[in-house]
Amino acid sequence: MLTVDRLCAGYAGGTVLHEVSLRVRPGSIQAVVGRNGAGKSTLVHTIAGLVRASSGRIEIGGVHLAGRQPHRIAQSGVGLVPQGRRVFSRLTVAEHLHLAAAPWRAPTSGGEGWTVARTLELLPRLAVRLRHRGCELSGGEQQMLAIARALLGQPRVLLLDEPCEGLSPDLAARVRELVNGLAADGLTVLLVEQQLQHAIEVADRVAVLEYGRVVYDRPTAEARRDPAPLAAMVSVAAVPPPPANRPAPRLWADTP
Ligand SMILES: Nc1ncnc2c1ncn2[C@@H]1O[C@H](COP(=O)(O)OP(=O)(O)OP(=O)(O)O)[C@@H](O)[C@H]1O
Repeated sequence: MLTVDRLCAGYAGGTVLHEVSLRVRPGSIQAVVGRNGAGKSTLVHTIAGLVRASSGRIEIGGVHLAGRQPHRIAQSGVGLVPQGRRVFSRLTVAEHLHLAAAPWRAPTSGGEGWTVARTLELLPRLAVRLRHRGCELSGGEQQMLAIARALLGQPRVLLLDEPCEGLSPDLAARVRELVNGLAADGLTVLLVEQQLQHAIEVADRVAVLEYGRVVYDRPTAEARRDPAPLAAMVSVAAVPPPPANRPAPRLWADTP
């Protein structure tokens, strides 16, 4: 179980996340949607320890993570597939996988754990690209590599930040299918998704962030029955003004 409880975080320019609370059951997919700048990546980065929480709790399996160093959070079983993939352009696929498959990382889920061989079985396209460098891969292949790299960290909780961004519809569907399969195997998934329709297709619950606040968090079945209120919340046609007490964030403020 991933529990985020009244989490506040932000940058030097001001608070971005305001008392965000979410509970993601093991083996389920929680989608987080919202307009640009709503705080979705900040939420993912705060859970992963890349942005410091100013208050609130983050727990997996009852272990409190907020305030720990990012590598400690990763060792506790949190895997991150960052927005834009962030693969190394000069390293080959094989080098990425062997770096990520550090032998001291025992499986945190109690199962057999992820090995390079097992990730290549799941993502066979990577097996034929092992000698290719990051910059030679297609967007879809880079995404598969980013997912493989996260799995080799033996996560219990997988954070995916817009994994389908920039992919063809076919590849995006393949990524969603993959994420679904991982959750069916017991992984807890928090999925930031730009497209509401995709979130509704794949997730068990959907939450909407608006100016760093959770303004909706319901089972996806409800959203499927009546998507109109949810669609209105993420539509760019009707952007509400920011709350008066929210300072405008300064771009390029230093992250802790
Ligand atoms: N490093 C940073 N320093 C200062 N402000 C930042 C930083 N990163 C993000 N912000 C600000 O925090 C707010 C939330 O940004 P965030 O990237 O979390 O939103 P998002 O919902 O992921 O947006 P998008 O859908 O465009 O990726 C925005 O106002 C953004 O300008």
